[in-house]
Amino acid sequence: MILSILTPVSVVLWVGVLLLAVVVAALSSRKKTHLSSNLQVLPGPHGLPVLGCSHIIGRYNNPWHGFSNLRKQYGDVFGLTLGSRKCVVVSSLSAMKQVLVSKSEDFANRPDFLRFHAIFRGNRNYSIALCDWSSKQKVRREIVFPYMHPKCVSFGIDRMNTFITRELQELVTTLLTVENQLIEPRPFLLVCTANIFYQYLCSKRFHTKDPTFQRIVRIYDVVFRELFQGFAIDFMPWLKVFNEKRLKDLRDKADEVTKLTETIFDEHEKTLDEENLRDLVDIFLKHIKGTGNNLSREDAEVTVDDLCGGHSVLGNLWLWGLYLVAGYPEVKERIRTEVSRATEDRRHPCLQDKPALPYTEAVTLEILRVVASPIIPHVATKDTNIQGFHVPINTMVMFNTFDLNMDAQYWEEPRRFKPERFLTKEGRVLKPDYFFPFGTGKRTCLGDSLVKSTLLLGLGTLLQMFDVCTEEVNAPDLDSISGLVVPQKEIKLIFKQRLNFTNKSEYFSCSAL
Ligand code: HEM
Repeated sequence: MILSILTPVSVVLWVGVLLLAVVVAALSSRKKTHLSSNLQVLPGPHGLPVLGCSHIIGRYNNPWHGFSNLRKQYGDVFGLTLGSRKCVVVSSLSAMKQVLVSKSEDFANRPDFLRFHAIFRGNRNYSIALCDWSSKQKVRREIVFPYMHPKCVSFGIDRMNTFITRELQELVTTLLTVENQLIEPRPFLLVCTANIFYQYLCSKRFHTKDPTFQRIVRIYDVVFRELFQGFAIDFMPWLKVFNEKRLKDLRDKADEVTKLTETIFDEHEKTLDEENLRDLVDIFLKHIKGTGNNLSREDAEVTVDDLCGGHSVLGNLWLWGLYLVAGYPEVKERIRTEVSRATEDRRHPCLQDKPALPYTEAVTLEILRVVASPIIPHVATKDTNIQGFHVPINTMVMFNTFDLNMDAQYWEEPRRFKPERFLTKEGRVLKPDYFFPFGTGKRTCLGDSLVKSTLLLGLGTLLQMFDVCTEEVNAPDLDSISGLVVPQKEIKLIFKQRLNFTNKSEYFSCSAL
């Protein structure tokens, strides 16, 4: 993909760029001789002028396979250039922990990709996930973190439970209309997660057939796919001239989402009661009105956009999960038995049932292990080092969690889908320290709680209600899934109803608790 964008351009331009690259390479190799004597130069492959090592990684369908192969040759911490960008790939647990935790200040920034600016109103620093570290980001995280991590018994957990339950009911109703057919469930799952997020963050629910809402969900899906792929323009920003249309298209799509969020903020502002805050939008509005803060309404709006967009990541993960579980009849059976025991099959599972669903929770962790969503790259804020290797300012750090999650040193039979690995002998859920699917340190994920809750209830409810099947004869090939947040080909599943509920509203309430 990276190479495919390099279509022939004028010879003059190429020669100019090559000369420039040679000069830059010469200057940077001179710099190496000035390294402090106790720091080592990063090992790694030599890059070509202009392309860097893009031609090496571009050979792999899944770039993480490329990084894993280079690791065999160059070790747990190696450097390479992709286009004009200096990068480091860290693959060992200790190197990752150093970057994310003990040296988190030195690596607190995010990559400065043109596409990110296009998505976030021309300035990626409006985004909570892709901005550089700043005092504003600290404040923003301090506001969002507690909201996204409600305590066990709290108003926040009740709202989460209510919204997830309501949307699962809607989803089950929809899936019943297409039962026994081979379908692509992704759009249904995305609509379901989008409505959960809009309700939890903005108290806004859309009719699932509302065309504006469906369009917004599709836009988020396109933007999300963009975010999670590497493109030549990220590493060779001078390609901007050939990508104006793509960037404009991204900006236009993002503008549509922005307009919706602006309307939601306007509606909230008119009815704001500072003594009774309804949701995150209200919390932000109250904060903005206060004195001495450095957040603007635009910051707040983009933050909410960004968090709402998380529904797309979750929808795709859930889809991977259903696909994986469909391939393992014994896993489906164990989830069903557990949910049945917790609910007597008179109602769907609720968040209050979590202690009674350790196996289902272990399945969610195993899905996260196998899918191995990459940690968003970090960027060095100053000249620093990783395990004694010199890392210059602005170097992008990529985390090979793909290798970590499949390392036989940590995982028994790593290439088997084995949820019980997360259970103790007593049947309790145990997440080991070397497993951090939501990152660790100062820029950890803010959506983890909503993700874990939706995935637990989403799997429990759908498997209680349906036998979820694939047409594929063999169990899923885990290597073809790992590191790919978005499935490369559309996943198809069959939902066969197995539980007949006599009273639907009783089934979907937790009143029987
Ligand atoms: C579906 C599964 C998800 C996984 C596996 C996941 C994982 C991650 C990871 C690994 C990071 C990077 C941590 C780091 O850089 O150190 C991250 C960051 C982040 N995630 Fe998630 N995430 C998921 C869903 C979500 C959702 C649904 C939301 C929104 C509600 C969300 C919001 C964020 C934000 C805002 C950040 C950046 C935080 C910062 O830079 O300060 N994530 N996530």
